[in-house]
Amino acid sequence: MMHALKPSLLSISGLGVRFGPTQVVRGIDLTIAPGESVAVLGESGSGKSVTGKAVMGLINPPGRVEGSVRFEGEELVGRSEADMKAVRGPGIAMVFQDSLDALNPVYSVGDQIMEILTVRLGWSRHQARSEAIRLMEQVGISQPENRLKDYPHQFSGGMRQRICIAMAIALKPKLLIADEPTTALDVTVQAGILNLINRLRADTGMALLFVTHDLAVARRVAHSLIIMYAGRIVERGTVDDIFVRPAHPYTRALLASNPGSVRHWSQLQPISGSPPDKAARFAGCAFAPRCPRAEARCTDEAPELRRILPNRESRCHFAEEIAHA
Ligand SMILES: Nc1ncnc2c1ncn2[C@@H]1O[C@H](COP(=O)(O)OP(=O)(O)OP(=O)(O)O)[C@@H](O)[C@H]1O
Repeated sequence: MMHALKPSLLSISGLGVRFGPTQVVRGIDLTIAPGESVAVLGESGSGKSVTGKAVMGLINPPGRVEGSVRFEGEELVGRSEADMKAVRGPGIAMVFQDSLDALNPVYSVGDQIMEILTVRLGWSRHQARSEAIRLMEQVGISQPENRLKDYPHQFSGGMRQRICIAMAIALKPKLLIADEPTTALDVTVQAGILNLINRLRADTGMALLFVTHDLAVARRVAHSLIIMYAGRIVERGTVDDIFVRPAHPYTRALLASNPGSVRHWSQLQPISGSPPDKAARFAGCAFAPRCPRAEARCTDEAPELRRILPNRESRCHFAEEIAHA
């Protein structure tokens, strides 16, 4: 509600993604204001990456995107690849989990950064070289002028991720989508990358959509959180709302199962069961089959429902109540 007064940079409504008959993401509504940082949180397979890719126009056939993604007021869904290429870079940029996949092993990192500037902005190699050095410095690579000619394999994982971030911000995007950018890194390196992303966001004013399965990471980078389960948003709120007053049973279960949010390991409570099969269809909340609240409702409040409605998920509409509150 707080953000309704600010003009939104990104406005997603009714976003759905399907691969053939399988709907993997549905009904996503989300706005991001300039400079705002939103984390999308959820277990593996909940649809976080697919959502980020849909925003970037990276869902390829046979995948299909439904709904609306507006960036600076312009509709992106249904735009041609040529149009999307123009948006990617100066508009929206993306950093992925695996920097080894994102970098070309046969070109030096300097050439890869410089190419963005020469091809996209028409700069001379000389201009591009000094900007590449500045970018490498900005992302914390020491003595960058000596490292321009080095190849990706000559850098550590954390340093490669810094180079990917330098490439992503080279065209000064207004929105950075970071998809698990620290998951492949060890904890101390991870902290350095998160600090870097926070600092860049503060310095440049770019907005951030940060995809992660890690609550502690989300807490470090985000103003607000979106919790996804089985392709849908089940809860959203500020970092305090979610950590202090989680409302949805799935969010509570996620917090109780996270080592960073309990005092002692003995308090950890794994979420029993596993996420639903992606081909499953739900009338109500997809978490109901694993949900203690749905169980309580069913056994205590309305035992007769068990007989009438054999599919437990169709009995709990708590997710919709919260998502639309
Ligand atoms: N190209 C594709 N074709 C078919 N199904 C796909 C494709 N890409 C993703 N999916 C499916 O979409 C669902 C959501 O995937 P997604 O990668 O968004 O999950 P995630 O929440 O980001 O999880 P993870 O953290 O493991 O990446 C998964 O069930 C996945 O198998």
